[in-house]
Amino acid sequence: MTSNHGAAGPSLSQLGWRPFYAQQLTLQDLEAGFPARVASVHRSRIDVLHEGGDASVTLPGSLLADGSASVTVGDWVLVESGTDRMLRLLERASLIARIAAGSQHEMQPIAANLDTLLIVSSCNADFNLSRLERYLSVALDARVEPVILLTKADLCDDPREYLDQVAQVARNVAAIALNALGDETPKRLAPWLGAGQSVAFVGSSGVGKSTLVNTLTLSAQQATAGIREDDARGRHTTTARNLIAMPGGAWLIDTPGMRELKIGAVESGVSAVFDDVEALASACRYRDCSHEGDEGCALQAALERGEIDERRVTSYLKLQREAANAARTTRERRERERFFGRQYKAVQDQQRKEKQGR
Ligand SMILES: Nc1nc2c(ncn2[C@@H]2O[C@H](COP(=O)(O)OP(=O)(O)OP(=O)(O)O)[C@@H](O)[C@H]2O)c(=O)[nH]1
Ligand SMILES: [Zn+2]
Repeated sequence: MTSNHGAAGPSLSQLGWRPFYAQQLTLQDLEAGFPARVASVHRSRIDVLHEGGDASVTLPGSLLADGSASVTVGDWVLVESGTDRMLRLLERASLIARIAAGSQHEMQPIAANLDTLLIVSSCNADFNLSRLERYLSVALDARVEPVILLTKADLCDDPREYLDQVAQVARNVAAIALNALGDETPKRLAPWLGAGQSVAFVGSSGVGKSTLVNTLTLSAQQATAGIREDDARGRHTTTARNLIAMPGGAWLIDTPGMRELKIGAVESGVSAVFDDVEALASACRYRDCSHEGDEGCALQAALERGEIDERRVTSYLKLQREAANAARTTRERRERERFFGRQYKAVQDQQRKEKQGR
Protein backbone atom coordinates (compact mmCIF):
# COMPACT_ATOMS: atom_id res chain seq x y z
CA MET A 1 0.00 0.00 0.00
CA THR A 2 1.34 3.40 -0.94
CA SER A 3 0.88 4.78 2.51
CA ASN A 4 2.94 6.17 5.29
CA HIS A 5 0.87 4.80 8.12
CA GLY A 6 2.63 5.62 11.36
CA ALA A 7 4.25 8.78 10.10
CA ALA A 8 3.05 11.98 11.71
CA GLY A 9 -0.23 12.98 10.10
CA PRO A 10 -3.14 15.08 11.25
CA SER A 11 -5.09 13.81 14.27
CA LEU A 12 -8.56 12.36 13.69
CA SER A 13 -10.22 15.41 15.18
CA GLN A 14 -8.10 17.67 12.99
CA LEU A 15 -9.45 15.68 10.05
CA GLY A 16 -13.03 16.40 11.17
CA TRP A 17 -13.71 13.17 13.08
CA ARG A 18 -16.78 13.35 15.35
CA PRO A 19 -18.62 11.11 17.82
CA PHE A 20 -21.23 10.60 15.07
CA TYR A 21 -18.66 8.59 13.06
CA ALA A 22 -16.94 6.99 16.06
CA GLN A 23 -20.19 5.46 17.28
CA GLN A 24 -20.53 3.60 13.97
CA LEU A 25 -17.38 1.56 14.63
CA THR A 26 -17.24 -1.62 16.69
CA LEU A 27 -14.16 -2.97 18.48
CA GLN A 28 -13.80 -5.51 15.67
CA ASP A 29 -13.82 -2.69 13.13
CA LEU A 30 -11.01 -0.94 14.97
CA GLU A 31 -8.99 -4.16 15.10
CA ALA A 32 -9.48 -4.80 11.40
CA GLY A 33 -8.80 -1.31 10.14
CA PHE A 34 -8.58 2.41 10.67
CA PRO A 35 -10.78 5.39 9.72
CA ALA A 36 -9.67 7.59 6.88
CA ARG A 37 -11.11 10.61 5.07
CA VAL A 38 -11.53 10.61 1.30
CA ALA A 39 -9.46 13.33 -0.39
CA SER A 40 -10.13 12.31 -4.00
CA VAL A 41 -11.95 9.65 -5.98
CA HIS A 42 -10.62 7.84 -9.05
CA ARG A 43 -12.08 5.03 -11.13
CA SER A 44 -11.16 2.15 -8.84
CA ARG A 45 -9.14 3.81 -6.09
CA ILE A 46 -9.47 6.63 -3.62
CA ASP A 47 -6.84 8.82 -1.99
CA VAL A 48 -7.38 9.17 1.74
CA LEU A 49 -5.97 11.10 4.68
CA HIS A 50 -5.68 9.43 8.07
CA GLU A 51 -3.84 9.74 11.36
CA GLY A 52 -0.74 8.21 9.84
CA GLY A 53 -0.61 10.40 6.77
CA ASP A 54 -2.06 9.56 3.37
CA ALA A 55 -2.81 6.42 1.40
CA SER A 56 -4.12 5.20 -1.93
CA VAL A 57 -6.88 2.69 -1.29
CA THR A 58 -8.66 0.14 -3.53
CA LEU A 59 -12.44 0.39 -3.71
CA PRO A 60 -14.30 -2.87 -3.07
CA GLY A 61 -15.91 -4.52 -6.11
CA SER A 62 -19.38 -4.05 -4.64
CA LEU A 63 -18.96 -0.28 -4.82
CA LEU A 64 -17.46 -0.39 -8.31
CA ALA A 65 -20.56 -2.22 -9.54
CA ASP A 66 -22.79 0.79 -8.91
CA GLY A 67 -20.11 3.26 -9.86
CA SER A 68 -17.19 4.52 -7.80
CA ALA A 69 -19.14 7.78 -7.55
CA SER A 70 -20.92 6.30 -4.53
CA VAL A 71 -17.87 7.22 -2.47
CA THR A 72 -17.19 10.92 -2.54
CA VAL A 73 -14.79 13.58 -1.34
CA GLY A 74 -15.14 14.20 2.40
CA ASP A 75 -16.46 10.70 3.11
CA TRP A 76 -15.16 8.72 6.06
CA VAL A 77 -14.22 5.13 5.24
CA LEU A 78 -12.79 2.20 7.15
CA VAL A 79 -9.55 0.96 5.56
CA GLU A 80 -8.20 -2.52 6.27
CA SER A 81 -4.88 -2.45 8.13
CA GLY A 82 -1.99 -3.94 6.20
CA THR A 83 -3.83 -4.07 2.86
CA ASP A 84 -4.94 -1.34 0.54
CA ARG A 85 -8.61 -2.22 0.72
CA MET A 86 -11.56 -0.14 1.77
CA LEU A 87 -13.79 -2.13 4.09
CA ARG A 88 -16.77 0.12 4.52
CA LEU A 89 -18.24 3.54 3.97
CA LEU A 90 -19.38 5.28 7.16
CA GLU A 91 -22.76 6.93 7.35
CA ARG A 92 -22.56 10.59 6.38
CA ALA A 93 -23.40 13.50 8.63
CA SER A 94 -24.31 15.46 5.52
CA LEU A 95 -24.27 15.03 1.77
CA ILE A 96 -24.46 17.43 -1.13
CA ALA A 97 -25.53 15.70 -4.32
CA ARG A 98 -26.50 16.92 -7.75
CA ILE A 99 -28.00 15.56 -10.92
CA ALA A 100 -25.03 14.14 -12.82
CA ALA A 101 -23.82 16.22 -15.75
CA GLY A 102 -25.18 14.90 -19.04
CA SER A 103 -27.90 12.95 -17.27
CA GLN A 104 -31.52 13.80 -16.55
CA HIS A 105 -31.95 12.18 -13.21
CA GLU A 106 -28.92 10.28 -11.96
CA MET A 107 -27.95 11.60 -8.55
CA GLN A 108 -24.25 12.00 -7.98
CA PRO A 109 -22.74 12.68 -4.55
CA ILE A 110 -20.39 15.66 -4.63
CA ALA A 111 -19.30 16.51 -1.10
CA ALA A 112 -19.85 14.51 2.07
CA ASN A 113 -19.67 15.61 5.68
CA LEU A 114 -19.53 19.33 5.01
CA ASP A 115 -20.18 21.60 7.99
CA THR A 116 -20.72 24.83 6.11
CA LEU A 117 -21.70 25.79 2.58
CA LEU A 118 -20.31 29.23 1.79
CA ILE A 119 -22.73 30.67 -0.76
CA VAL A 120 -21.00 33.42 -2.69
CA SER A 121 -22.74 36.18 -4.61
CA SER A 122 -21.58 39.69 -5.32
CA CYS A 123 -23.03 43.13 -4.64
CA ASN A 124 -23.60 43.79 -8.33
CA ALA A 125 -25.13 42.25 -11.44
CA ASP A 126 -24.76 38.69 -10.13
CA PHE A 127 -26.93 39.43 -7.10
CA ASN A 128 -30.08 37.35 -7.47
CA LEU A 129 -32.37 36.32 -4.64
CA SER A 130 -33.82 33.35 -6.51
CA ARG A 131 -30.34 31.94 -7.05
CA LEU A 132 -29.63 32.35 -3.33
CA GLU A 133 -32.86 30.52 -2.53
CA ARG A 134 -31.72 27.69 -4.79
CA TYR A 135 -28.38 27.30 -2.99
CA LEU A 136 -30.06 27.66 0.41
CA SER A 137 -32.42 24.80 -0.48
CA VAL A 138 -29.45 22.61 -1.38
CA ALA A 139 -27.66 23.41 1.90
CA LEU A 140 -30.67 22.94 4.17
CA ASP A 141 -31.69 19.74 2.40
CA ALA A 142 -28.16 18.38 2.93
CA ARG A 143 -28.15 19.36 6.63
CA VAL A 144 -25.28 21.79 6.05
CA GLU A 145 -25.18 25.28 7.58
CA PRO A 146 -25.39 27.94 4.86
CA VAL A 147 -23.47 31.20 5.15
CA ILE A 148 -24.03 33.91 2.54
CA LEU A 149 -21.01 35.91 1.43
CA LEU A 150 -21.64 39.04 -0.61
CA THR A 151 -18.37 39.96 -2.28
CA LYS A 152 -17.34 43.19 -3.97
CA ALA A 153 -18.80 45.24 -1.12
CA ASP A 154 -15.90 47.64 -1.80
CA LEU A 155 -17.29 48.30 -5.29
CA CYS A 156 -20.84 49.20 -4.33
CA ASP A 157 -22.29 52.31 -2.68
CA ASP A 158 -24.21 50.65 0.10
CA PRO A 159 -23.82 46.91 0.76
CA ARG A 160 -26.52 47.20 3.43
CA GLU A 161 -29.15 47.37 0.68
CA TYR A 162 -28.09 43.90 -0.42
CA LEU A 163 -27.90 42.57 3.13
CA ASP A 164 -31.45 43.83 3.79
CA GLN A 165 -32.74 41.94 0.76
CA VAL A 166 -30.93 38.78 1.85
CA ALA A 167 -32.44 39.06 5.32
CA GLN A 168 -35.92 38.88 3.75
CA VAL A 169 -35.33 35.48 2.13
CA ALA A 170 -32.81 33.97 4.54
CA ARG A 171 -33.92 34.57 8.07
CA ASN A 172 -31.61 32.89 10.63
CA VAL A 173 -28.78 32.61 8.11
CA ALA A 174 -25.51 34.47 8.59
CA ALA A 175 -24.85 36.93 5.76
CA ILE A 176 -21.68 38.97 5.39
CA ALA A 177 -20.81 41.69 2.89
CA LEU A 178 -17.07 41.86 2.28
CA ASN A 179 -14.20 42.60 -0.02
CA ALA A 180 -12.83 39.21 -1.05
CA LEU A 181 -9.38 40.78 -1.33
CA GLY A 182 -9.61 42.54 2.04
CA ASP A 183 -7.22 41.99 4.94
CA GLU A 184 -10.07 41.58 7.44
CA THR A 185 -11.73 38.79 5.44
CA PRO A 186 -9.96 35.83 7.15
CA LYS A 187 -10.95 37.16 10.57
CA ARG A 188 -14.59 37.61 9.55
CA LEU A 189 -14.84 34.07 8.24
CA ALA A 190 -12.85 32.51 11.10
CA PRO A 191 -15.99 31.27 12.95
CA TRP A 192 -16.58 28.73 10.15
CA LEU A 193 -12.96 27.88 9.44
CA GLY A 194 -11.74 26.40 12.72
CA ALA A 195 -9.73 23.18 13.02
CA GLY A 196 -11.54 20.15 11.63
CA GLN A 197 -14.33 22.19 9.99
CA SER A 198 -15.25 21.25 6.43
CA VAL A 199 -16.43 23.93 4.02
CA ALA A 200 -17.12 24.41 0.32
CA PHE A 201 -17.80 27.46 -1.83
CA VAL A 202 -20.62 27.71 -4.35
CA GLY A 203 -21.60 30.59 -6.59
CA SER A 204 -21.61 31.77 -10.18
CA SER A 205 -18.48 32.32 -12.18
CA GLY A 206 -16.66 35.55 -11.36
CA VAL A 207 -18.23 36.24 -7.97
CA GLY A 208 -14.89 35.78 -6.18
CA LYS A 209 -14.64 32.18 -4.98
CA SER A 210 -11.01 31.73 -6.04
CA THR A 211 -10.18 35.18 -4.71
CA LEU A 212 -11.65 34.25 -1.33
CA VAL A 213 -9.70 30.99 -1.24
CA ASN A 214 -6.52 32.86 -2.09
CA THR A 215 -7.13 35.50 0.56
CA LEU A 216 -7.94 32.85 3.16
CA THR A 217 -4.86 30.82 2.41
CA LEU A 218 -2.86 34.06 2.73
CA SER A 219 -0.61 33.44 -0.22
CA ALA A 220 -2.17 33.19 -3.66
CA GLN A 221 0.72 31.05 -4.82
CA GLN A 222 0.23 28.46 -2.11
CA ALA A 223 -3.51 28.25 -2.74
CA THR A 224 -3.35 27.66 -6.45
CA ALA A 225 -0.48 25.18 -6.09
CA GLY A 226 -2.71 23.10 -3.83
CA ILE A 227 -5.49 22.95 -6.38
CA ARG A 228 -3.74 23.00 -9.71
CA GLU A 229 -0.51 21.92 -11.24
CA ASP A 230 0.88 22.44 -14.70
CA ASP A 231 0.67 19.59 -17.14
CA ALA A 232 3.37 18.91 -19.73
CA ARG A 233 2.02 21.57 -22.07
CA GLY A 234 2.15 24.17 -19.33
CA ARG A 235 -1.61 24.31 -18.95
CA HIS A 236 -3.36 24.22 -15.62
CA THR A 237 -5.02 20.94 -14.78
CA THR A 238 -6.96 20.06 -11.71
CA THR A 239 -5.09 17.53 -9.62
CA ALA A 240 -6.55 14.58 -7.85
CA ARG A 241 -6.79 16.10 -4.44
CA ASN A 242 -10.09 17.81 -3.70
CA LEU A 243 -9.83 18.03 0.10
CA ILE A 244 -7.57 20.97 0.72
CA ALA A 245 -6.07 21.97 4.07
CA MET A 246 -6.60 25.63 4.99
CA PRO A 247 -4.34 27.60 7.34
CA GLY A 248 -6.78 27.72 10.30
CA GLY A 249 -7.12 23.92 10.23
CA ALA A 250 -10.32 23.80 8.18
CA TRP A 251 -10.78 21.64 5.07
CA LEU A 252 -11.95 23.01 1.77
CA ILE A 253 -13.80 20.59 -0.48
CA ASP A 254 -13.23 21.75 -4.03
CA THR A 255 -14.58 19.52 -6.79
CA PRO A 256 -15.74 20.35 -10.32
CA GLY A 257 -19.22 19.19 -9.22
CA MET A 258 -19.45 22.00 -6.65
CA ARG A 259 -19.08 24.49 -9.49
CA GLU A 260 -21.95 23.13 -11.58
CA LEU A 261 -24.49 22.46 -8.90
CA LYS A 262 -27.78 21.38 -10.44
CA ILE A 263 -30.60 20.96 -7.97
CA GLY A 264 -31.68 17.42 -7.11
CA ALA A 265 -34.55 16.08 -5.05
CA VAL A 266 -34.14 18.73 -2.36
CA GLU A 267 -37.82 19.00 -1.45
CA SER A 268 -37.29 19.24 2.29
CA GLY A 269 -34.70 21.98 1.71
CA VAL A 270 -37.18 23.93 -0.42
CA SER A 271 -39.78 23.57 2.34
CA ALA A 272 -37.32 24.86 4.93
CA VAL A 273 -36.28 27.87 2.85
CA PHE A 274 -39.89 28.78 1.98
CA ASP A 275 -41.56 27.97 5.28
CA ASP A 276 -43.39 31.33 5.17
CA VAL A 277 -44.83 30.55 1.72
CA GLU A 278 -45.81 27.03 2.76
CA ALA A 279 -47.52 28.35 5.89
CA LEU A 280 -49.73 30.54 3.67
CA ALA A 281 -50.29 27.73 1.17
CA SER A 282 -51.56 25.44 3.91
CA ALA A 283 -54.76 27.53 3.90
CA CYS A 284 -55.49 26.79 0.21
CA ARG A 285 -58.91 25.18 -0.27
CA TYR A 286 -57.54 22.13 -2.08
CA ARG A 287 -54.67 20.06 -0.80
CA ASP A 288 -53.30 19.62 -4.33
CA CYS A 289 -53.68 23.33 -5.18
CA SER A 290 -51.30 24.30 -8.00
CA HIS A 291 -51.29 27.90 -6.66
CA GLU A 292 -51.66 28.99 -10.27
CA GLY A 293 -55.25 30.18 -10.53
CA ASP A 294 -57.01 27.40 -8.61
CA GLU A 295 -60.18 28.32 -6.76
CA GLY A 296 -59.66 29.19 -3.11
CA CYS A 297 -55.88 29.56 -3.43
CA ALA A 298 -54.54 31.24 -0.30
CA LEU A 299 -51.24 32.11 -1.98
CA GLN A 300 -53.01 33.97 -4.80
CA ALA A 301 -55.08 35.80 -2.20
CA ALA A 302 -51.97 36.77 -0.24
CA LEU A 303 -50.37 38.01 -3.47
CA GLU A 304 -53.42 40.14 -4.26
CA ARG A 305 -53.36 41.62 -0.75
CA GLY A 306 -49.66 42.37 -1.24
CA GLU A 307 -48.71 40.21 1.73
CA ILE A 308 -46.11 38.28 -0.18
CA ASP A 309 -43.69 39.03 -2.94
CA GLU A 310 -44.53 37.64 -6.38
CA ARG A 311 -40.88 36.86 -7.10
CA ARG A 312 -40.69 34.70 -4.01
CA VAL A 313 -43.80 32.72 -4.90
CA THR A 314 -42.54 32.18 -8.45
CA SER A 315 -39.15 31.07 -7.15
CA TYR A 316 -40.84 28.68 -4.69
CA LEU A 317 -43.04 27.09 -7.36
CA LYS A 318 -40.09 26.70 -9.72
CA LEU A 319 -37.76 25.10 -7.18
CA GLN A 320 -40.51 22.88 -5.84
CA ARG A 321 -41.28 21.65 -9.35
CA GLU A 322 -37.61 20.97 -10.10
CA ALA A 323 -37.11 19.10 -6.83
CA ALA A 324 -40.29 17.07 -7.32
CA ASN A 325 -39.25 16.16 -10.88
CA ALA A 326 -35.85 15.05 -9.66
CA ALA A 327 -37.44 12.95 -6.92
CA ARG A 328 -39.86 11.35 -9.37
CA THR A 329 -37.22 10.42 -11.94
CA THR A 330 -34.98 8.99 -9.22
CA ARG A 331 -37.89 6.90 -7.94
CA GLU A 332 -38.73 5.69 -11.44
CA ARG A 333 -35.15 4.70 -12.09
CA ARG A 334 -35.02 2.72 -8.84
CA GLU A 335 -38.22 0.93 -9.76
CA ARG A 336 -36.84 0.11 -13.21
CA GLU A 337 -33.66 -1.25 -11.65
CA ARG A 338 -35.67 -3.38 -9.22
CA PHE A 339 -37.84 -4.66 -12.07
CA PHE A 340 -34.83 -5.67 -14.17
CA GLY A 341 -33.21 -7.15 -11.08
CA ARG A 342 -36.27 -9.35 -10.53
CA GLN A 343 -36.35 -10.38 -14.20
CA TYR A 344 -32.68 -11.30 -14.08
CA LYS A 345 -33.26 -13.43 -10.99
CA ALA A 346 -36.27 -15.14 -12.61
CA VAL A 347 -34.14 -16.08 -15.63
CA GLN A 348 -31.41 -17.44 -13.37
CA ASP A 349 -33.94 -19.48 -11.37
CA GLN A 350 -35.40 -20.88 -14.58
CA GLN A 351 -31.93 -21.88 -15.86
CA ARG A 352 -31.11 -23.55 -12.57
CA LYS A 353 -34.36 -25.55 -12.65
CA GLU A 354 -33.66 -26.63 -16.23
CA LYS A 355 -30.18 -27.82 -15.25
CA GLN A 356 -31.53 -29.76 -12.27
CA GLY A 357 -34.25 -31.28 -14.47
CA ARG A 358 -31.71 -32.60 -16.96
N1 LIG B 1 -12.77 44.71 -5.84
C1 LIG B 1 -13.09 43.44 -5.67
N2 LIG B 1 -12.83 42.54 -6.65
C2 LIG B 1 -13.17 41.27 -6.46
C3 LIG B 1 -13.80 40.84 -5.26
N3 LIG B 1 -14.03 39.51 -5.34
C4 LIG B 1 -13.58 39.12 -6.56
N4 LIG B 1 -13.05 40.17 -7.23
C5 LIG B 1 -12.48 40.15 -8.60
O1 LIG B 1 -13.43 39.51 -9.45
C6 LIG B 1 -12.78 38.71 -10.43
C7 LIG B 1 -13.33 37.29 -10.41
O2 LIG B 1 -13.01 36.65 -9.18
P1 LIG B 1 -12.71 35.09 -9.05
O3 LIG B 1 -12.24 34.84 -7.68
O4 LIG B 1 -11.86 34.61 -10.16
O5 LIG B 1 -14.15 34.50 -9.26
P2 LIG B 1 -14.61 32.96 -9.14
O6 LIG B 1 -15.88 32.96 -8.39
O7 LIG B 1 -13.52 32.12 -8.60
O8 LIG B 1 -14.88 32.59 -10.65
P3 LIG B 1 -14.79 31.13 -11.37
O9 LIG B 1 -13.42 30.58 -11.12
O10 LIG B 1 -15.07 31.46 -12.82
O11 LIG B 1 -15.90 30.30 -10.78
C8 LIG B 1 -11.29 38.79 -10.10
O12 LIG B 1 -10.72 39.75 -10.96
C9 LIG B 1 -11.26 39.27 -8.67
O13 LIG B 1 -10.09 40.01 -8.37
C10 LIG B 1 -14.06 41.81 -4.22
O14 LIG B 1 -14.64 41.53 -3.15
N5 LIG B 1 -13.69 43.09 -4.49
ZN1 LIG C 1 -52.89 27.57 -3.61
